[in-house]
Amino acid sequence: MPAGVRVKICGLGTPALVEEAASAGAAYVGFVFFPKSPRHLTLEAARAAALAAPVGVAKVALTVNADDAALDAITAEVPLDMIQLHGSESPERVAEVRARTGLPVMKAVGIATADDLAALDRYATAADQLLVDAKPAPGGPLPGGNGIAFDWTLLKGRRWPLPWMLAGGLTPDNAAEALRRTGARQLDVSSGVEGAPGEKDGELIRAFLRAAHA
Ligand SMILES: O=C(O)c1ccccc1N[C@@H]1O[C@H](COP(=O)(O)O)[C@@H](O)[C@H]1O
Repeated sequence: MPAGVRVKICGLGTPALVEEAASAGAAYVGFVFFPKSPRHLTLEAARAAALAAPVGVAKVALTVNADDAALDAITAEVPLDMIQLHGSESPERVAEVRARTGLPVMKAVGIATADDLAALDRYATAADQLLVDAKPAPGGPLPGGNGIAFDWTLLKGRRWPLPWMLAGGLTPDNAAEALRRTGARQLDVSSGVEGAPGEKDGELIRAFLRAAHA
C-alpha cells in the first residue's frame, strides 16, 4: 500500500461530520452545491460545516455548471480552499473559474471507456487537479455521487502532469484495491461512506480512511 495517500470525503453536511472526517485523517472535505443532490447544502449550512475544518484540511466546494453569480455567492459566504467542477465545464471555463475565484480548481471527468480518457488531457493545463470519476448512466439525475465504479484497468499506464484523484464507487472494502490497481495517491468518496443517500456514517468514514492509509 502506498504511503501518504490523501483522501477527500465529499458531501459532508454538518460541523460534527467535518470534525469526524478530519480527526480520522481526511485531507479534504467536500461540500455539494447542486440542488438535485441529496447532499446539497445551503450557503449557511456549508459555512458552518467549513468553519469546523481544522487548518490543513482543504475545504472543497463541488459545483455543476455553476454560473458566475452562484460561484460568487458560494465564495463570498463559505471559506474555501478549492473548487471542484463536476459538470460539462470546458477548459476555458475552468480557467475562468480559477481566475474569478482565485482558488485552485479540480476538474472532474467521467470515464466509462478508453475513449473518455482523452478528455483528461484537455484539462491538464487549465486545471490544478484532475478528478477521474465514473461516467454516470445516460439520463441519470446526478453527474457524480452515484456509487458507480469504472473499469480501473483503463488507467493502466496513464499518468498526467498534475495531481489527480480517483473517484467513483469507492468503499472501505475496495479502497486498498483501488490504490493498488490504479496507482492513485488520492481518493475521493461520497456514497461509499453513507448509510443511506446523503446520510454520512462516521464508522464508514473511519473505516475508509483506515483502509486508504493502512
Ligand atoms: O456527491 C454528490 O451528490 C455529487 C453530485 C453531483 C456531482 C458529483 C457528486 N459527487 C462526486 O462524485 C464522485 C463519486 O461519488 P461516489 O463516491 O461514487 O458516490 C465524487 O468525486 C464526489 O465528489
